[in-house]
Amino acid sequence: MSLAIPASTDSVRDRHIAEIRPLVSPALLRDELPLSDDAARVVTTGRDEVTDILDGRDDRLLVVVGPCSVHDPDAALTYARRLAELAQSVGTELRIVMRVYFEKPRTTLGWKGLINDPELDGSFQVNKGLRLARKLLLDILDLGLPVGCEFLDPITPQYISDTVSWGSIGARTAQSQVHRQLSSGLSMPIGIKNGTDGDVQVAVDAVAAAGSSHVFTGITDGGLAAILRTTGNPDCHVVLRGSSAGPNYDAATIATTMDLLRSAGLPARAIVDASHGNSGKDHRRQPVVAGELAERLAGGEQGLVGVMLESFLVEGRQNVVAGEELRYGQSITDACMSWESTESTLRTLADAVARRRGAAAG
Ligand SMILES: O=C[C@H](O)[C@H](O)COP(=O)(O)O
Ligand SMILES: C=C(OP(=O)(O)O)C(=O)O
Repeated sequence: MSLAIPASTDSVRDRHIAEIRPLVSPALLRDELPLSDDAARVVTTGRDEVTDILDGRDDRLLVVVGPCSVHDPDAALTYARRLAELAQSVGTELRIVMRVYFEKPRTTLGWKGLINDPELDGSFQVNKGLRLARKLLLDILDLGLPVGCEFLDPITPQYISDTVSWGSIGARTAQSQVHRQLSSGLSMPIGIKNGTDGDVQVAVDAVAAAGSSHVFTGITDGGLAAILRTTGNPDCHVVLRGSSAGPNYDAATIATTMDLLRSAGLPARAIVDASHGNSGKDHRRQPVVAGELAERLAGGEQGLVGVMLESFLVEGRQNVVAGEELRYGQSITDACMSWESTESTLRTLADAVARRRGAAAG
């Protein structure tokens, strides 16, 4: 029997609402899938370490790496096991955070991620999506690996944000007041992307706005609408992701970004996303971009505190075709680097940090 409540037949309200279904409450989901003390330590240590890197107290490089999106939790966990092992071996130079993205902002239309449509078939089983997402996050934390998520829907964070050490606001929402307000209340550092047209000032403005207190509407643990007042998030930062016009990871753009941040009275630091506009969405370009960044890092370039990579078990991407089996470990959104290429790229970045350290020690 369906619990779905038929939409109002009222001729004034809900004219475009076809269906309203019950949503599990954040408290209920957390009760079913609680964060253990050990997992909470991974989350908070991860947040503290990322903040220390952003503020220059830790000279490692932050690397946010993982699939463009999670569509198969089993494949994501297989990837996480490999990454957790590698993260340990390069842990002196890199703070690796796994990219575990469940929400996809689309340019027009398309699959919007595991939470929205976990069966990938337009059945939109959101409660199931939330459960799968939270369970996967807990499984990854059990490996000792901190995670990073993009926050897109303003209600979703209540269900998963206690598991997240680094958050992102994407290029399509960096200018949105709703997402700036949300960032101001989130408990972890938030990377905010430049606009899809390449506008970096939008991200700088977002970092400034998210650093302040806001009052807005949201939901409580019990799932009731409420008025929230935030304190402002001091750990927001810019992510340079290039644009449809081309890359923006060159030294001149990083220096200009630092000037924009300083003029706004904000800390001068940024992460470079080696994918998206910086790779022209060609996954084979990501190691090249990361290699160039590594050389500049080793040479002591200032301001660059982190790198993002889109990577999965198998390189490239595939389309979802009804009735056909998907290739295990390959992206169904943007093309990703292979595991092998990821491993060598992370070692290159780790080597650059070691060389920078050696040069600084004289
Ligand atoms: O990172 C993923 C995509 O670049 C982003 O969600 C936009 O995708 P689309 O342009 O294919 O909709
Ligand atoms: C959607 C993403 O990126 P952007 O917002 O830069 O397009 C992403 O990182 O998944």
